[in-house]
Amino acid sequence: MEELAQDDMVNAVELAQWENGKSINDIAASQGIRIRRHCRPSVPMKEIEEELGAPRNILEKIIWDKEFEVAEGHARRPLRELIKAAEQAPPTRDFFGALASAYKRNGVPALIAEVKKASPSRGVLRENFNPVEIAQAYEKNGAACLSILTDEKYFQGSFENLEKVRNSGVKCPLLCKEFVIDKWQIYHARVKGADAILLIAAVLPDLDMKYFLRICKELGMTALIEVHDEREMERVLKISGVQLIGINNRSLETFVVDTSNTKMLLEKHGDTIREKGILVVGESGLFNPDDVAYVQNAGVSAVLVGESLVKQEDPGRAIAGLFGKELLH
Ligand SMILES: O=P(O)(O)OC[C@@H](O)[C@@H](O)c1c[nH]c2ccccc12
Repeated sequence: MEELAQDDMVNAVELAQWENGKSINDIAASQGIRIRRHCRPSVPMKEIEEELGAPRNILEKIIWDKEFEVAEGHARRPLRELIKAAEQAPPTRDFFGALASAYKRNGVPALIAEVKKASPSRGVLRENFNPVEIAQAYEKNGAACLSILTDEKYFQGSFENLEKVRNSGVKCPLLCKEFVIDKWQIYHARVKGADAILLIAAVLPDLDMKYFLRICKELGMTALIEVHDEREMERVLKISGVQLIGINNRSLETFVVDTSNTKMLLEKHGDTIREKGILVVGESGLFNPDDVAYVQNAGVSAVLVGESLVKQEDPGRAIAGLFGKELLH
């Protein structure tokens, strides 16, 4: 922890930038990453857009806003202090283990049930939104783990929701569903009660991915590495220490949802994934037992589901409908 606990320790990408004189965006682009960073959180957005043009898609817009938000976070609570608090937080729960054992027990993919109020693609999913009630209903009805959206601006989530669910007596391991671009966010998530965190390959260059994975490991957290296409899958499979890969059926750049994406990527990379003992999570656009069976046959051990549960009157009972049977704890 000591080595990482330096306030002046910079993100790995910045380090590489100094070493070879390349900009962050050059490094990212050379890895096929289309999302650019502005890296100037103290400059008004207007000026940034004059230089870089408007954000090219919704994911890039989210990330540009996130850069401002993270800078505010640093100012509000210095990293050094946050690291201390993370060291004193109650221990993590085993997110990966909970998925593996639920899959064995039920014979259907383990459920990561998502506490999600809204999304940029679908708008508000549930008007009367009580995150704790939803989380408790999910747990009672056999969810192995829960995912809590924390992004406020685009998903109407919050870290307060994460903290509330953690303090409500819910025992399931919790995934912090965030757009992580800086290690500050990982420590922050841990302090607020997260056991796992999402890292998105479409956003993070390899060095950041490796660095953040190492921080997660030190904190006892599981990293869910999200990929959407072939190139991202190939990059991620080259990184050591990856345990859990999520295949998002939805493009965060275009919002197009296609469950055959999971099948296609697993047909190509399933053997490598099995050899490495990696678990795969099928993410997004799953609505009924046929959808679940389809991604299970493709090779996933877990599914991440938000909309089709949260939209129903009783999100807990919706779980049996999604799987075609009750899930056991
Ligand atoms: O609501 P859905 O279609 O069941 O999807 C859930 C989850 O996969 C989705 O919320 C998600 C997957 N990856 C993300 C990254 C950021 C924000 C949200 C997401």
